[in-house]
Amino acid sequence: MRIALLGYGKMGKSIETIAVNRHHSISLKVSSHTSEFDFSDTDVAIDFSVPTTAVTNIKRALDAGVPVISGTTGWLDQYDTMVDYCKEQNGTFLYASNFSLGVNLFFELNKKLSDLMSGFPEYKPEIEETHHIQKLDSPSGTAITLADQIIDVSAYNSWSLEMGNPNGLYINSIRTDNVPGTHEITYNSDIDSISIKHTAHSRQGFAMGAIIAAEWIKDKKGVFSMKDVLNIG
Ligand SMILES: NC(=O)c1ccc[n+]([C@@H]2O[C@H](COP(=O)([O-])OP(=O)(O)OC[C@H]3O[C@@H](n4cnc5c(N)ncnc54)[C@H](O)[C@@H]3O)[C@@H](O)[C@H]2O)c1
Ligand SMILES: O=C(O)C1=N[C@H](C(=O)O)CCC1
Repeated sequence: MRIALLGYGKMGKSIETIAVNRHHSISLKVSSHTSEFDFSDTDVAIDFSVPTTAVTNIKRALDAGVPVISGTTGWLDQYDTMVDYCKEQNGTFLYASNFSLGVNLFFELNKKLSDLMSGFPEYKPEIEETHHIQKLDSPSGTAITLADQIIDVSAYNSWSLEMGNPNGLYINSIRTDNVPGTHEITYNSDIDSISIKHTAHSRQGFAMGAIIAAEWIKDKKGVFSMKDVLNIG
């Protein structure tokens, strides 16, 4: 498979290493300095860039008739527009806030736990996410997915970065050192606490998940998620 890397930073480079090990080739590497986009030798585009450019990257791939995977976070206010654009183009698009198998299993665990806890309002949920200091967006895309799952079955109608907002599920967003990505959900009552936690040890799981998604999506048409790829949930 010939892969265009839209964004060639920490994730683009991790994806390249795994892709080459799996006998794929890299047809295009796009960074902030790239002005020419030639998709003619590309089977799938993988976008891990920056929030301000994700939409342009996705559109460019769809315009060229190339299936596109996006892992860039921080642009999701335009997700529905991209879904409509993909359908208009009869294209192929998959976004995931987190591509790792572990986090996608963790999403399923979060859904089950939040369903269970919705019957016990004495327990108040909160989310803590910790990432490296270069990260541009806050909270993380993964934390937003986790929050949306809890909001779906609770009295909260939004998430909030401020503690003590009565309608907002609190997300504590921490930036420190080189942490690849840690997410913890805790339900606190006056009597006790219940927590679930996912810790990424490196970026390998994100990069491997993106390649697996690219291999899976290559010859398909439509809008997909990691649940389709992993056949879970
Ligand atoms: N979904 C997931 O599983 C997952 C995992 C890790 C990171 N991410 C997200 O992926 C994104 C990238 O993460 P990273 O750690 O590789 O960041 P990074 O800062 O290391 O790399 C970003 C890259 O984007 C490039 N870029 C900047 N402007 C561009 C433009 N106009 N067009 C194309 N490329 C441009 C930069 O040159 C850089 O190479 C972030 O949004 C991050 O939150 C998602
Ligand atoms: O390093 C990052 O940036 C990450 N971003 C994703 C997010 O925002 O959830 C996934 C984890 C790593």
